[in-house]
Amino acid sequence: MATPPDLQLVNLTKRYGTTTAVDAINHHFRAGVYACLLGPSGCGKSSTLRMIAGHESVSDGSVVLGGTDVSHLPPAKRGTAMMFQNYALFPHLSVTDNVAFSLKMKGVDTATRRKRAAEMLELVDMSAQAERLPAQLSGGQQQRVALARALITQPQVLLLDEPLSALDPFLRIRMRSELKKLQRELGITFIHVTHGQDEALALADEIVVMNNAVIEQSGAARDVFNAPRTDFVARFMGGHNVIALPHGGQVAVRSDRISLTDPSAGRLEGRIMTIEYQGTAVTLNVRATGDQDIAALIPEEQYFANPLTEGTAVGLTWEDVAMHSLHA
Ligand SMILES: Nc1ncnc2c1ncn2[C@@H]1O[C@H](COP(=O)(O)OP(=O)(O)OP(=O)(O)O)[C@@H](O)[C@H]1O
Repeated sequence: MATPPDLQLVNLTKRYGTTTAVDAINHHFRAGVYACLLGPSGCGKSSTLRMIAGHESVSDGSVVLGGTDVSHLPPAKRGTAMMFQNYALFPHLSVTDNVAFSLKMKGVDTATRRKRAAEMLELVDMSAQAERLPAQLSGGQQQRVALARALITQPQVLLLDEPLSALDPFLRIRMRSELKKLQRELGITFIHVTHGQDEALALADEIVVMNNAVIEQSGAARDVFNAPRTDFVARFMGGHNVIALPHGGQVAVRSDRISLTDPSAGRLEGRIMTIEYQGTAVTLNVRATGDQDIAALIPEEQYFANPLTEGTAVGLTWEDVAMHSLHA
């Protein structure tokens, strides 16, 4: 098999009138990576994905796949395929005909189309529903059909725009592990847009965090979570406190890395405002020096060995290695 290609975004820019939705971003996606584009609503994730797919024109810069600039090629000629948020299935076509649709457009004969569609349906475990209409399928089944339909073109890069957002929470977790398994089996690049941090952490080899039309940070999921570089990334990834130190500077410290001590023995002093039981842990929300709210996540057993009450004065401390300096 030929080596799968890397995908590069070079100064990629999208403007809609006076709005700059994507501002000269640069990124190199290694072939075969499962990447999540993560960020809040309106940060430019979908515009980026649509430019890679060719469903949106590029205002400036380029999309380079395997060394070839594909920025101006039509979607079907790029080696990419897109799976849309609402799946966009044709309601009057059977599952098989939906999956085979792009081959029909390419003029592939009926027998070959049906054979390839059957292979794809087997891949996503939907052979038994091949002759149904989309309306006769559950949300999870429609999603599998949409996947099969995107994969039948044998893309080198599969682009997924919020692929799990239409599913209920239980199914979302099941389908996300299936997506990951499928990506491993196929060995192609998946670029998955989401605004869910949990989803990105669970799926991604690489997380690309976007904010205000630019890439704020990218890297392995664990690195982005454990060492956020900016205040925005620390807050957006969750599980962190952004702390202004008494002698200056701003750091991120994970809530589960903060421990309580005597008021005068901590790095900061504070008072417990609220105590929330969360099953495996207890969150103590502390109002600390400088009027900052800091959350400490204490394992359940440890907390109940020495329970505290709201209003108690405490010290907050953490190890040096748990502290990451933040850039503005
Ligand atoms: N067709 C369009 N015309 C004008 N402005 C647009 C268009 N599409 C997107 N925008 C604007 O560009 C910016 C980025 O939008 P985009 O859809 O890429 O963000 P997103 O991060 O995918 O958001 P969401 O998570 O809400 O889908 C937003 O300010 C949006 O209003």
